[in-house]
Amino acid sequence: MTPVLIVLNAGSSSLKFQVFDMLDGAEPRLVWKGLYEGLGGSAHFLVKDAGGAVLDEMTWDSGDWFGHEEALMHLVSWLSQFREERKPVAIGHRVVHGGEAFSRPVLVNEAVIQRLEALVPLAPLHQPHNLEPIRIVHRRLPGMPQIACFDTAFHQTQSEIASLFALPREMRERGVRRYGFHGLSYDYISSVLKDYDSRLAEGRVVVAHLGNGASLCALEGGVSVATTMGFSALDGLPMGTRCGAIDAGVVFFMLREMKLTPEEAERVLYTKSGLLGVSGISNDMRVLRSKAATDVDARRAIDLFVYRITREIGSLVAALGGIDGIVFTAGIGENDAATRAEVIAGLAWAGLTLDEAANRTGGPRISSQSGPTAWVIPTNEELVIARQTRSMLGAMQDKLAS
Ligand SMILES: Nc1ncnc2c1ncn2[C@@H]1O[C@H](COP(=O)(O)OP(=O)(O)O)[C@@H](O)[C@H]1O
Ligand SMILES: CC(=O)OP(=O)(O)O
Ligand SMILES: [Mg+2]
Repeated sequence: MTPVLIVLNAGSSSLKFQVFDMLDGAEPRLVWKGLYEGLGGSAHFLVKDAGGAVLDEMTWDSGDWFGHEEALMHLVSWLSQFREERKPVAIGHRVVHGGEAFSRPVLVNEAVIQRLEALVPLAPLHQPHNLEPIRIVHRRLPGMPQIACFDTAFHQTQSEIASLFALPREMRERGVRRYGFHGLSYDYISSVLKDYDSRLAEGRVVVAHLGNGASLCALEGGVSVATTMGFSALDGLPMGTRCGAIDAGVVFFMLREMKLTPEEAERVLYTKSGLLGVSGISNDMRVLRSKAATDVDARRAIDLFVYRITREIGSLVAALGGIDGIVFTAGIGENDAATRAEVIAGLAWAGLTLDEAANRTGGPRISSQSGPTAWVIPTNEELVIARQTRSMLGAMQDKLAS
């Protein structure tokens, strides 16, 4: 019987999962990959094998409550049909915020859950959903080891200066500093750079993780030296519905002059801003692109997104002291050739030039001529969680054996 790892990435209304065979020595190997979406409404389950063939699919009537707990229990029962062949031995979770306390993956227990709950206000869009399946498994399957893997952990390599805000020292002591996010994605990209170009793995690279959440990371020799997200996942680039970096004075204006409550102001900045707020149309780049030729609001939202990305890349190039390559990843980065072309057009000063044909077909290399190179590399946060979970289990077994 093959031991398997389950990787969970829980969102507000979805639960994505991947199941990996845990083979001795080799990289965790994907077996099944699926998702539950529409949780709490008309839920839908879809699971595919490693080759992308659909294995099973189900829809639940919106009249019958089907939430995160039901989805998890359904997954456990779905997996049990393979119990003769495969045995789940651990669950690895994506947890967006590890705060000061967690700079590496951790085995979950009650105390860990409580410390992670204290970080909910720092990532209100993500942390509560990440913790929900952890709590459910803790209660329903108490013997199952759970490993929390953090988006913040990859950025621990940054210098103190890169992580400081220019705020009073007492605030730093309370944990008010730049953490950075999307670390599981950057970890994956860093781990595969050598497969694309050995100079990239050793060099100065800006990775653009452009999804519904978006950030940039400056890698030097594969480690993070600077990133655009800070204390919370609100900072840096404009995103699908988040504002990105704004003058903190705007928040006081919202509270004092617009008389918004802190909760209302938070909702505006997290869920009504970004591409959605500026366009008034959608947070989805596909929708905006389809309207951009004729709709001035859609065009403005895209232009601001690209302008901010280009400016922030300039800042990271300064932090790196130059640039050898740029990598595009995540939903927009992997799929939207127009965004990639517009960003690269804004980086001509850094010596980047676009190979238009390669860009249209998704690369992987999309730059022409000599100088810094540009790439499209699909990210794989779940594989990083599987790697980290496996290595934690290995360390636990070594400890037990010694
Ligand atoms: N084919 C596509 N063309 C352009 N943009 C796309 C495409 N597919 C997805 N996207 C964009 O990617 C976003 C989702 O990215 P993803 O990395 O999955 O985000 P998240 O993990 O934050 O949910 C969508 O909101 C949309 O803006
Ligand atoms: C941290 C973050 O913004 O994550 P996502 O892009 O999945 O929303
Ligand atoms: Mg994501």
